[in-house]
Amino acid sequence: MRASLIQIAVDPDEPVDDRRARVARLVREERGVADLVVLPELWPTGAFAYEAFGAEAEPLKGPTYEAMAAAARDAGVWLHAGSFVERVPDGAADGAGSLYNTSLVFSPDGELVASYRKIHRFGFDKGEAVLMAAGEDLVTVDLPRLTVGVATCYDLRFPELFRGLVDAGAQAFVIPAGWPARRRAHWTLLAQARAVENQAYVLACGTAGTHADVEQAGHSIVVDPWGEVLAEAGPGEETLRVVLDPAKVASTREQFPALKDRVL
Ligand SMILES: O=C(O)CCC(=O)C(=O)O
Repeated sequence: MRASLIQIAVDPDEPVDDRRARVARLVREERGVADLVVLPELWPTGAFAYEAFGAEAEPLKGPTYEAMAAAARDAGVWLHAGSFVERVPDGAADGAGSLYNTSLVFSPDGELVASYRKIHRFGFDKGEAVLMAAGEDLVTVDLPRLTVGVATCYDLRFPELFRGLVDAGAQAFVIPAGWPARRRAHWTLLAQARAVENQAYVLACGTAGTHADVEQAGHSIVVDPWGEVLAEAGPGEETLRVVLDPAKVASTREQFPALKDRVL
């Protein structure tokens, strides 16, 4: 299985519609090159552009959905389209409703096969943690020969989420992120830890550049079930391409059956 992680920068001077069109072009460029394409967290707005969340929020089937469904179909790829700010109306007169950090996964026919609302919201007493509602459901997606569990950015710090995904059958984790450069060491370490402890592939796609005064780590990374780093991006915009061997999950779990020794 060939996977491409598209690490883009969120430049506040680039209009969101232009960025959507640019990202769709980058996805289409993976036609015949990748089976699975992965995008970062909140790439339409920027993960730290809190003041833009309300204005840029979209319904589930809004412009990002439409652009990414078409791009997946044109490219003939499974597309984890990263995440966007989803607005879910609650019927109140002000129309504000709730915001979620929502990921979308499309089939090569452009059909939505999964959506995931980020469970662990980042920011402590500000930002996403106060502006957005928390998702509640674990999500896995059956790709041909590989069951993928999805998580988003800050979720990476919560190993129990990944155990839950393993219990639901996950053999790989796809993690879009907007991880800050300040904590890049955590990103790399945690990506490897989640792969090793769960004997699963980790495909973690971050953002490049700086937005909202937060320098992004970039360094998207793909780790195999043994913990080996298969590929790692630099800090700038880049498409990271790797080949995954789905059989390696079962062989790793058989040869070193630590998952079977779980007590809790
Ligand atoms: O956990 C971190 O250090 C970064 C998390 C984050 O930036 C996010 O979830 O948006």
